[in-house]
Amino acid sequence: MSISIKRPRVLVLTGYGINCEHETAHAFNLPSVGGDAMTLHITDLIAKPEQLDGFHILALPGGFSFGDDISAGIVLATKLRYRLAEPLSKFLRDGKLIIGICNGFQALVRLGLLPATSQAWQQDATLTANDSGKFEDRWVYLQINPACSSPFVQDIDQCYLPVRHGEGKFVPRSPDILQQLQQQQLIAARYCAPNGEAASYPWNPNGSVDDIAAVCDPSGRVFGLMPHPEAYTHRVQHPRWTRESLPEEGMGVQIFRNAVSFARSHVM
Ligand SMILES: NC(=O)CC[C@H](N)C(=O)O
Repeated sequence: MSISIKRPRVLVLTGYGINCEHETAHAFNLPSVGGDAMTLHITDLIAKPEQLDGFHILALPGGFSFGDDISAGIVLATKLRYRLAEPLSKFLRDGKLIIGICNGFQALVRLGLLPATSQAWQQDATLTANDSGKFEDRWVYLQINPACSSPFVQDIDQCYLPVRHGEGKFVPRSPDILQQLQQQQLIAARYCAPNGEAASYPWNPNGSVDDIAAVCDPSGRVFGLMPHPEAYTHRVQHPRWTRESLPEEGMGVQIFRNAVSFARSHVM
């Protein structure tokens, strides 16, 4: 007897300098994750926005959309705001999930879909130039906030993932917004030292306020992070895989599995 397993459909957006779409789709399509992901060019989505209805999860991958012109993620966010706001609002009203990774996170923050403390589509924070004044391309330690209820970060404690960005410093618009993020447990993950404790540069690679590496919106279903979980799905991607004995599965996989499991039980 064959058992039918529902595979939530994942739209991985691509186009104009986004460059992590294949790794992101691969992560969702891993048998241990169970998604059914495909890439779609943003122009094709704008031409037929109703396509979004056929998906349960939307992923905005990392990269250099529009060459980071003006500032990273701004042009992509502007395109999404003026061409796809309605379909995206419906997607969220339908209880579906959105993940933004690095450049995708920058776009979601500029769109105001993250952290959306006051209201969606109103920008509450920014991701700006790293304090170091340079592109940071290395691995970082993350401490997941156990009080954060976002489905994306369930069953994860600490994480070791790569970052590669020039504009990753998360700054809330005001002290009040920061307080709301803290009180509502919308900070999903913080950069930390290897022992899990709060630490400054280089453990916090960009100078993010309160070491913020990942946030979610009040529903928990919109999630963004600067590190790249899709870049650590298998042990051979770990920088010391030849010297350390590591599990086969990389530490980024759980984030994708969480999203797929949530979509399977809540959205489909
Ligand atoms: N890896 C990425 O997605 C890069 C993000 C963006 N281009 C930056 O440099 O800040």
